[in-house]
Amino acid sequence: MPCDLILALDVPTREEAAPILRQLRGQLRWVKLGLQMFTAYGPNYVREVAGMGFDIFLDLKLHDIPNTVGKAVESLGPLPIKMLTLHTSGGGEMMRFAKAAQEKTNPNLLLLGVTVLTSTDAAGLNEIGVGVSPAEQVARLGKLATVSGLRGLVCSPLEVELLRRTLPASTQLVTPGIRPSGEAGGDDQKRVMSPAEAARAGSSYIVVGRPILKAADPAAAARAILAELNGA
Ligand SMILES: O=C(O)c1cc(=O)[nH]c(=O)n1[C@@H]1O[C@H](COP(=O)(O)O)[C@@H](O)[C@H]1O
Repeated sequence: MPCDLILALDVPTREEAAPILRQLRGQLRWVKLGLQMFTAYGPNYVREVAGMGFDIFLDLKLHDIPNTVGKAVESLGPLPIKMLTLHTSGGGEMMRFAKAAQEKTNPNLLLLGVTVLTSTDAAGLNEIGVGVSPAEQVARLGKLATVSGLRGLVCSPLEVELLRRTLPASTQLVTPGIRPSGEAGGDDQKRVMSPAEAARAGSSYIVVGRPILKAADPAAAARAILAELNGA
């Protein structure tokens, strides 16, 4: 199954983003705009990056009462976005409201349910009162998202094989927590894998930010990961 790269464009300013986007135009398809860029520049920046020819994954990780999330999806629907995140831990009713709003406003938009953040390990789950392993919690939330109408999930690459055994084959599995070494490097990511390992496990997409953005030559780092995925 092919696996594509999504660049997490987590930089403070559009000026910092501009050369990276310019150099990767035509080579990279997917750009993820998250809380950092969206809170700074809003919907107009989404339109601008889409206008450069990139497919946009808008990562706002919505999590609120069902009505509020549904209305937010309705407001976002007209934007030129192809993926949008919400937290599955918001529950089945919240996801159904989001799904109904998405179908009404942007039928081609893929809603992605975030399961357990890749920065969370068993101790982190325990801290918030969840006494099962990350894999068990991901499996539970993945199933809930699927029965609530979602066709895509965000999880760690460590859980992909498990989800592939239990969920419909068409489920899109998007995996951040990618570190070229395959090892947690002391930053906030805890459940990690390398790009090639994540692709071989069955990820539909990998999401990579800092390993590209902090490289001396970000465009070259992105190209190297694309080549690694092609060879996986
Ligand atoms: O929804 C996401 O994209 C996401 C979910 C998750 O569990 N973990 C996670 O890291 N992400 C996002 O993926 C990106 C990972 O960035 P790096 O750790 O710099 O590669 C960030 O933009 C995170 O917001």
